Amino acid sequence: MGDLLGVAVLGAGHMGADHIRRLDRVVSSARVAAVADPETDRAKEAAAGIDGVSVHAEPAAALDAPGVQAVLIASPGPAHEEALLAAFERGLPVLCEKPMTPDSAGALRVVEAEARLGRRLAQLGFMRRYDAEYMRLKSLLDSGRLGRPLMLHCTHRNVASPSHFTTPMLINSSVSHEIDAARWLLDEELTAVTVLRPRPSSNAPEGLLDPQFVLFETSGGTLVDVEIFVNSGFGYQVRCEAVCEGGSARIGDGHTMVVTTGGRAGEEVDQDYLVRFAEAYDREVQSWVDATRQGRVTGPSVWDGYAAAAVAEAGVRALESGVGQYVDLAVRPQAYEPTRRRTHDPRARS
Ligand SMILES: NC(=O)C1=CN([C@@H]2O[C@H](COP(=O)(O)OP(=O)(O)OC[C@H]3O[C@@H](n4cnc5c(N)ncnc54)[C@H](O)[C@@H]3O)[C@@H](O)[C@H]2O)C=CC1
Ligand SMILES: O=C1[C@@H](O)[C@H](O)[C@@H](O)[C@H](O)[C@H]1O
Repeated sequence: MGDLLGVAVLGAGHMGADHIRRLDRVVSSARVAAVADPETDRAKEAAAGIDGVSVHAEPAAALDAPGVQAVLIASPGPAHEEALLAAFERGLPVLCEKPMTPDSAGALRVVEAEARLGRRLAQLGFMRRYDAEYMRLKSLLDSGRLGRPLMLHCTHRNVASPSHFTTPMLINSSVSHEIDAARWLLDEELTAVTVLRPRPSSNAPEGLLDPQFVLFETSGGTLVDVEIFVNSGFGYQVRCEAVCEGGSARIGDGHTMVVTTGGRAGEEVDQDYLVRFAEAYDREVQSWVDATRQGRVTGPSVWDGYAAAAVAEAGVRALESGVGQYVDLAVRPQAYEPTRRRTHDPRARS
């Protein structure tokens, strides 16, 4: 046990329980040392059978538990700021699920707190950066083989939304993945956003504006459109097509086994992100554990978490006002290197 990285997991719900299983059974060189959830029965159930783990109702008690050397935050978004600041106070490395915070002011406080430490401690849980298909698309775009990107067309469909889901969460929880993926794929900031919506689906809970169509403009003049539909009822579908000057590339078509029988051919459609992105989560957590054991922090930063929060906030303003909105981005502290820029002319709005 001594050699394994002792991790406290905060939140033992859908995602937290899956990360606990992953740390316990999939990832090497780590162990679950503590679990915290105000619903202690949930924490006990997720921690059942794990040697040497302690269970707590209070997150702070888990951070201070014996053997804890790092923290994985999988509580709901509104609890992340307090948990991140508590980890920073203790000098504990963190992997924090998205969204970093639901609002940009809270996200900026996190950025400033980490910048004051003078070193990175946190990695953000934007797992698409660890997905094999997204990594292939990123390498292709970076290689320049397709020329300058002009447009990204993205689709993000869930089968059904959880009962606590609100209309702004379509943007600040679900589309936050496309916001991060677009910034990462393009090496550009998202500068403006417009949100349109068709009539709400009758499959959506009463009052939830679902689906939505979100259009981003970038600092480099690329357009990114996202169909977000969290009560599609028919499948978990995440697609991204990059259209460039010299060709296009699309990921997310989900080619699995094709079964032909009775005169029909069919493929299974994933129903859940835990299935579609299983390997990405494994790679993300393994990479965090490996880097942490070497005293390094890699992957998406708190600045990426802040940028996603600021873009999402503009998206919610656009949704509520019906008018396109610019993104207000703070000045990036020196500690966070600018993303690499492509060489074409920037065409940001004046
Ligand atoms: N990367 C991804 O693809 C996904 C990320 N997420 C993110 O993971 C986080 C958790 O989401 P879910 O597991 O779906 O929610 P959930 O509602 O299933 O679980 C959250 C758990 O946290 C507990 N909790 C509440 N306040 C807490 C606190 N202060 N400290 C510790 N635990 C607390 C709740 O009792 C609950 O058991 C969210 O930030 C969500 O956006 C969720 C789904 C997929
Ligand atoms: O992060 C996630 C959820 O929180 C969100 O609610 C879903 O829409 C996303 O598909 C999933 O990846």
